[in-house]
Amino acid sequence: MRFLILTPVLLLAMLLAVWPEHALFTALPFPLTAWLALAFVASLALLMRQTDWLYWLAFLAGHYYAVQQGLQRPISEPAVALLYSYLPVLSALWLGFLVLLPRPPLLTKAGIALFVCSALLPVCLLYLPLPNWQDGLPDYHWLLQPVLSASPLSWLQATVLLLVVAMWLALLSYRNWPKPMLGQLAVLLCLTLFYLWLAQPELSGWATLIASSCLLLTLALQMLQLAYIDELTQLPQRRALIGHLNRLGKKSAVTMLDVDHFKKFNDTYGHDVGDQVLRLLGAILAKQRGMTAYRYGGEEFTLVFHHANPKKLKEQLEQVRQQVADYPLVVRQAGRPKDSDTGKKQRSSGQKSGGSKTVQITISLGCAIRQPGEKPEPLLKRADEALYKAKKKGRNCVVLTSS
Ligand SMILES: Nc1nc2c(ncn2[C@@H]2O[C@H](COP(=O)(O)OP(=O)(O)OP(=O)(O)O)[C@@H](O)[C@H]2O)c(=O)[nH]1
Repeated sequence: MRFLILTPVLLLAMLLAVWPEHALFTALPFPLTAWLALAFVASLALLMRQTDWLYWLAFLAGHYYAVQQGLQRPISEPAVALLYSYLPVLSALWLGFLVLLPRPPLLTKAGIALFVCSALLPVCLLYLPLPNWQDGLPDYHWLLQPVLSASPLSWLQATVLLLVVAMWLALLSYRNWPKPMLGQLAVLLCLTLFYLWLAQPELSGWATLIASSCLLLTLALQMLQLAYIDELTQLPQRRALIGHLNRLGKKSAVTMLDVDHFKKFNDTYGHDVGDQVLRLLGAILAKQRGMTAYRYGGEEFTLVFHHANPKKLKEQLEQVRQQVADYPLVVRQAGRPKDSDTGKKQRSSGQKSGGSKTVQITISLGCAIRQPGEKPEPLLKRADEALYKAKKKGRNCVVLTSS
């Protein structure tokens, strides 16, 4: 789902590669469309309190202005060629800087300074004495030569862009492909496409429009996540479950699942360790095939099945129960040194710290097979009653009911 964010850039890249003379490229009234897109996404980001995106939007706006003012003439003109040499490098470096450094909240002095810098940095290039700098760099002149004769992209630009994209991809995979970073990568990719196909009509407008659309998609996915995904377990939560139950087919079943003696567990090991257990249980449930797992609330989870075969249901649920019961949970015990110095001293003197201990948890499961025409509420209620029976039976078991 998260890779949806990159779809607009990929579509633009494909169109540029396969059909660069497509009428679409000249169909929109630029620059108005690009400015409207930037203003629209900025208003939404403000409305949704996702002000972090305004740094990227400010940079996109500054960049678009610089391109409109400085890159609309033939690249054979020295001033245009110089701007073309420095603007992509500056863009890649600034976007890399924005990703890597902790960004202050917008409405602080540092935040406002960062916002203004993001917007004005590309614009400043229009007024800097670039030809003087060029004269000062004779030894590195080859860096400004094109990599390919067909594209004006220079060695310097290609190296910086490649380094920043490589850093981005490494960071993305290290951090498990978070959505915001995919949106930020989309901005860089859009600008890269623009520099690669510089001669394409209206491409600066399209690149800005597509980059704004990618940020809009990221915002939408973030909002969807806030509304539907439980932060602790990363499973969809009750609101998503209700939506799913309203679309249930004739043959389906719902299971309520609850951690046994969880209050005692919390009291013994602490609420934080209890949270870790719920996170882990969420990960185990998310991996199960043939069912969709939800966090219902507290230590209760719901599993939804799209079949009504009692034998198969029992087998699947027993498997889940067994998997959880067999899972060794490593718990840090109280008495563990709080700082590493004390820990080192304890280890060197052979003293035993609190260390960790392996414990097991169990779950009880109550499953109800859907009756013809049964509404979600009574179905959930029956699953809850089955869960209650499982608890009464002694816990760590499955109770299945079809009526
Ligand atoms: N750590 C943690 N605990 C939670 C969370 N949500 C609910 N709980 C705890 O889960 C416990 C549920 O306790 P009970 O409903 O009495 O059930 P139980 O102790 O699991 O006993 P049985 O269900 O009868 O086996 C309470 O102590 C809640 O505080 C959570 O998000 N994190």
